Amino acid sequence: MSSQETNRLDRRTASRPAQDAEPSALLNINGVTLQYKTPDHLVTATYRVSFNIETGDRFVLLGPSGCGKSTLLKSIAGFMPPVEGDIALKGRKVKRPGPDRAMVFQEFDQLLPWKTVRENVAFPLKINGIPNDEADRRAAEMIQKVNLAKFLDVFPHMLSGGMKQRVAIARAMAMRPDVLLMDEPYAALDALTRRKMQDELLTLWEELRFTLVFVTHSIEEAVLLGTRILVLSPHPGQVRAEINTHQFHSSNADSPEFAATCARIRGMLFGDAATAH
Ligand SMILES: Nc1ncnc2c1ncn2[C@@H]1O[C@H](COP(=O)(O)OP(=O)(O)OP(=O)(O)O)[C@@H](O)[C@H]1O
Repeated sequence: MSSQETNRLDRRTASRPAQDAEPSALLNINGVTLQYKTPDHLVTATYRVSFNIETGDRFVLLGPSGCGKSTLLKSIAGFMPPVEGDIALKGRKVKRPGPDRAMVFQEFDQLLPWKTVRENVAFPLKINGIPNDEADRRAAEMIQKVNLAKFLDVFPHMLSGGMKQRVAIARAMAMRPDVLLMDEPYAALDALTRRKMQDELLTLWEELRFTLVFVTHSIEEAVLLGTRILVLSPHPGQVRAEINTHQFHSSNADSPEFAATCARIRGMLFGDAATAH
């Protein structure tokens, strides 16, 4: 198969309404319009956006600043109801936040400063009714998976930004959610740490095969991490295309397919016809 074929833009998938989804789709986002009402304005963040996410996808929402990526993620998390359309997880309409959808943010201060690493990870398990022993065991197991076993009893202020992010990921994954939602989690990290964290996330995914929805405005990050990439148009966000990178090893940043896919997306977002084909 040619690289063009393997990297093809699957526009049919992008425009396919969610109703036509395989019944197995884990998440259905169906004609979702999201708006903010301020005293002076009505801001439309996304307009009639539809897509489906299958179990095990590493699904990336990519688009320019202000196209509604974070708002879409908030809505999947259950913090913001659509004004039009709906979102369903395992066939059930999303109405509020729940432990089946864990979220990791960019901010480093998402950990509780007065709790140790282990306590931070175990805390949500305990408040969701998991017995203390089991919660502590699960927390330690997940902390090990993000390579922080030596830091179990350390407080967050003693950790680097990247380490705090790993704790936040361990905390989210310890809940065994149906989907992990990540909103530009590495945007504030230096380039080397960011790359390391991206590799760690891929390693963790290889091991656990969880479903990931990842927001970024970095094309390279999207191609590196995503098996499917939804490209959104500028404000208000609408689906421009979906790119399926299943068929090549997108995590190999040195491959010609990687460069070609980045160029293709750049062409779509910035209208450069020379790189769009
Ligand atoms: N709380 C809010 N009140 C009013 N408007 C908002 C609010 N939050 C976001 N918006 C607006 O909604 C639109 C979408 O914002 P959103 O943060 O979802 O975009 P984004 O694609 O995630 O951008 P970025 O990449 O810069 O984070 C923008 O026009 C933004 O100004």
